[in-house]
Amino acid sequence: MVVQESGTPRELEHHLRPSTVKGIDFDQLLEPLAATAHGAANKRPITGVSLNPQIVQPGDVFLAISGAKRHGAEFLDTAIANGAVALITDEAGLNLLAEPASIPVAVVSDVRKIAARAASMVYGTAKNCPELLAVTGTNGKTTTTFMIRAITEALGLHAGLVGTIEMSARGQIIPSVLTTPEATQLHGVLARMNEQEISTVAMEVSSHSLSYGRVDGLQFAVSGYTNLTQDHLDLHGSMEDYFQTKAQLFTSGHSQRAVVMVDDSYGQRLAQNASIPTESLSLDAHTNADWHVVNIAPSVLGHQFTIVHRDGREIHARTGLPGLFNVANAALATVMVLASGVALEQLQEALKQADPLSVSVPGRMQVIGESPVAVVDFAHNSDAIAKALESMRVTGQGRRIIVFGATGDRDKTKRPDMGAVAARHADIVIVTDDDPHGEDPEPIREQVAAGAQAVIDAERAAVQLFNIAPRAKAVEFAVSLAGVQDAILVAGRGHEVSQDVAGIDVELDDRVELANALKLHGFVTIY
Ligand SMILES: CC(=O)N[C@H]1[C@@H](OP(=O)(O)OP(=O)(O)OC[C@H]2O[C@@H](n3ccc(=O)[nH]c3=O)[C@H](O)[C@@H]2O)O[C@H](CO)[C@@H](O)[C@@H]1O[C@H](C)C(=O)N[C@@H](C)C(=O)N[C@H](CCC(=O)O)C(=O)O
Ligand SMILES: Nc1ncnc2c1ncn2[C@@H]1O[C@H](COP(=O)(O)OP(=O)(O)OP(=O)(O)O)[C@@H](O)[C@H]1O
Repeated sequence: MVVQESGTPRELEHHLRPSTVKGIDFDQLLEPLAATAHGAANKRPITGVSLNPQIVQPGDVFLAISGAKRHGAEFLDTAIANGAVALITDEAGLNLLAEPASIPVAVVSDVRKIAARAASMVYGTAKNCPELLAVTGTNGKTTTTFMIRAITEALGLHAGLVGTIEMSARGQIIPSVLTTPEATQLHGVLARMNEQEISTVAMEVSSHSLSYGRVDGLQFAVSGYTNLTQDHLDLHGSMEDYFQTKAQLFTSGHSQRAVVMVDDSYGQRLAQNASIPTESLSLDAHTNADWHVVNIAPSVLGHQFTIVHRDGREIHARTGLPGLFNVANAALATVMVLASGVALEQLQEALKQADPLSVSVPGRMQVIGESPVAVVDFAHNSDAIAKALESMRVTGQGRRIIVFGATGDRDKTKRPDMGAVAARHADIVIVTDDDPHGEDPEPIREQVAAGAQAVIDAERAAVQLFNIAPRAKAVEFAVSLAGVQDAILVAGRGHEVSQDVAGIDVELDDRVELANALKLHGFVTIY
């Protein structure tokens, strides 16, 4: 039975903790964390760790960080009201306390740096943790982790998942806030999964998580790399920094082994400079790699293919998910499971019997209608938009129609590129809003549209370009233009069910909007 939990973030946090924690005296944490106690020594037992005051549970030590916008210590009252029994902060946090805190306080130089260690000590994850398989890269993390989970279950084992869409184990699904949770939450959920006798956890590791130390203190049995294309330059500043951040995962401090897709230059660098045992994987026969994906042939919406090692070993597989990029994801998931020590014959049998690589992933190339083909996808950077559009099969005189926008308050440099790529690969481009966050949405649309217009002026005059908001209206407009031979791609929001407009969550689900628009215009929807 599958249970999708809902509730406030604090109620959900309750489901992300082990059911029993022995507890550790606050004093015992101090020396290993190089923390200085302020006030009397205290033996109060700590049973949890949180750096978000809103989700603190009774018995937690609250880690008040110095954030980019606020200091956690400003919210100490909330943490105490929620049951925090001790505080660890930095000098700045200590100075923010208006009066001596009513709970024991300790000070460290950098709270984020000790978060993983503190959580690991409280939850015991250094010793008691399921096997972890990590996936990183710009695109494909969610899909690949869903596939790893499905393979693990097809092998008859219990699998856990931590990623953008959900954290789940044993049929219990908790919706995610971040792709990779903060270390405090991560160690809690891994301890819970260990208690539930989960054998393998497939986990997405974002570059943010590596930058913020969210995966510190974890050892991944196998880490996989999908690809690296432009995104998140607001955090990294340059592609080189983005790459170096990802590359940290592929060192002995984090991982025992690696499987690296070498179909881009960053993957090749990663494999060449690897300091841990690494297997390379490619879809390109001309690329030097340990594993090649060969005999790729269309099969229903997806493909069947063979993964061949240079030593002659072969794995026959298929995925029902559309797009060649999903062959790459499927091959990576398969080789990662093999690298974790599963016997090839056993893996081959599981692939044959259960078809795990066809697992449906919410909002990833999710088919909402077949005639016209109408798909909701999470593509929100240039490479993903190009690949998603390429994978949309149109019949006869069919046209490709795309509806998409760019997020506010994030990497602004990618906006015109996203517009340009859309104009190169689609016949009708409808620019709309994504999550504006704190930004005015109109200039964002204009920056995306300007990129599309430049391509139309220079290369593809026949492309029609529209700028329409709000998003639901743009989706409806796309369907109003479509005929049965056309293909509509609504890109960028995937599984998400609300839009962040100036800090307010506005209900919006692309799948619902697209299905409603198809019905309105007399088409059939399968959603
Ligand atoms: C850029 C980034 O990652 N920021 C993270 C960072 O925020 P920050 O340093 O600005 O912290 P802050 O907002 O100043 O808050 C500081 C402290 O005050 C607390 N606070 C703050 C405000 C308030 O009203 N109440 C409150 O209690 C916060 O809980 C925190 O403890 O620390 C916060 C506390 O954990 C995170 O919530 C926040 O993630 C934000 C929400 C976020 O959107 N992160 C995204 C970009 C992210 O990490 N994404 C990657 C995936 C990217 C991808 O591949 O697409 C991910 O792994 O999810
Ligand atoms: N291997 C791939 N190469 C390029 N694009 C891909 C690949 N896999 C998926 N995509 C595209 O990227 C989108 C996001 O896919 P997915 O959610 O699996 O990636 P992700 O890395 O988890 O993304 P995010 O970090 O933004 O959550 C998909 O909807 C699809 O359009």
